[in-house]
Amino acid sequence: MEMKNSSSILVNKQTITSIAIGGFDGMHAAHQKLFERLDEHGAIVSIESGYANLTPKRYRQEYSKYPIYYYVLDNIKHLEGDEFIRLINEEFPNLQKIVVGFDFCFGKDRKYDTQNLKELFHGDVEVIEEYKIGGIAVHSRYIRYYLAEGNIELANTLLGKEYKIYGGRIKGQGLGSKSFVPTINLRVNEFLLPKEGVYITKTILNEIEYDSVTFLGHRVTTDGSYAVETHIIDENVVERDYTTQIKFLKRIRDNQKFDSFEELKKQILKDIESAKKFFIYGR
Ligand SMILES: Cc1cc2nc3c(=O)[nH]c(=O)nc-3n(C[C@H](O)[C@H](O)[C@H](O)COP(=O)(O)O)c2cc1C
Ligand SMILES: Nc1ncnc2c1ncn2[C@@H]1O[C@H](COP(=O)(O)OP(=O)(O)OP(=O)(O)O)[C@@H](O)[C@H]1O
Repeated sequence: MEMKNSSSILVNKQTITSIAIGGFDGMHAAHQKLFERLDEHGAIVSIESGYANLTPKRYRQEYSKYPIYYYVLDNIKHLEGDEFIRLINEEFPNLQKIVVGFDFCFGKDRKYDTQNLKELFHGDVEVIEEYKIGGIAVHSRYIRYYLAEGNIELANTLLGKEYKIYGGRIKGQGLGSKSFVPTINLRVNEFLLPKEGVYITKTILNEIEYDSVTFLGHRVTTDGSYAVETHIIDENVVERDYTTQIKFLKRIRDNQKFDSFEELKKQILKDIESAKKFFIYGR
């Protein structure tokens, strides 16, 4: 079923006949609505502001079959409207169609809008009206807000997929397997992390997806430092790969300070039990 994603490195820009333009951090449900309007020789033009933290640049291609071409905002933001269109036409000499959202702005001081785009581009311009789910407009900034609040389910609904982060494996305190349960400790640099607390997650390691629980936050019961730790449920996994992926499904509880290691351990075992129920009986 799944179509292989084309890499922009392998696709000749001459073959491109339609593009969608925007920032596209998140590659969320509304962005996908734009991509649906591309033809089979479509491409994504991603303008990099440097602030992407839902799908940082090098993780974005995973979420579309269309090749993504990146442009640095700082290099193009001084362009007047006609200069921007000239650049686009030079880059994609056979371009016939541009797809953007209702609020798309471009050029110097963001003073050009979709109306200007229609006037300046000699081809088809399709403007997508604001896409909402359950009355909530889908935008990266709202998804960031819901993640920061710990509202994973709503964030995932707006994303149209499970929020996923990538991290590199690091050494923990060495307490986990002795006093609690074994965990994989991660360093996460480029991704927005949801609110502190305990989450039901899936962990992808060595290309296999495991049921897991993940703790995000300051280890207030032990050394107080910030940690991202994931425990893989009912498996003894030998960690081969350095990179680990975590998909967030549901938030279980807040980060808590416990009076003893025994109490924390008891709670961790309860967390694992609720995660298991979730995986068996569904969401
Ligand atoms: C499911 C789970 C829940 C956790 N909940 C808390 C918590 O509420 N408060 C806390 O201080 N630490 C919590 N921790 C983190 C533990 O303190 C941590 O796993 C322990 O310090 C071992 O760390 P290490 O892997 O670096 O050795 C939790 C860990 C897991 C796996
Ligand atoms: N809810 C939406 N409905 C229709 N089009 C949208 C929607 N959100 C974004 N777009 C369009 O998708 C493209 C990429 O937009 P952009 O990267 O600014 O997304 P965004 O989610 O609105 O981001 P942010 O919340 O950071 O402003 C633009 O052409 C934009 O107009």
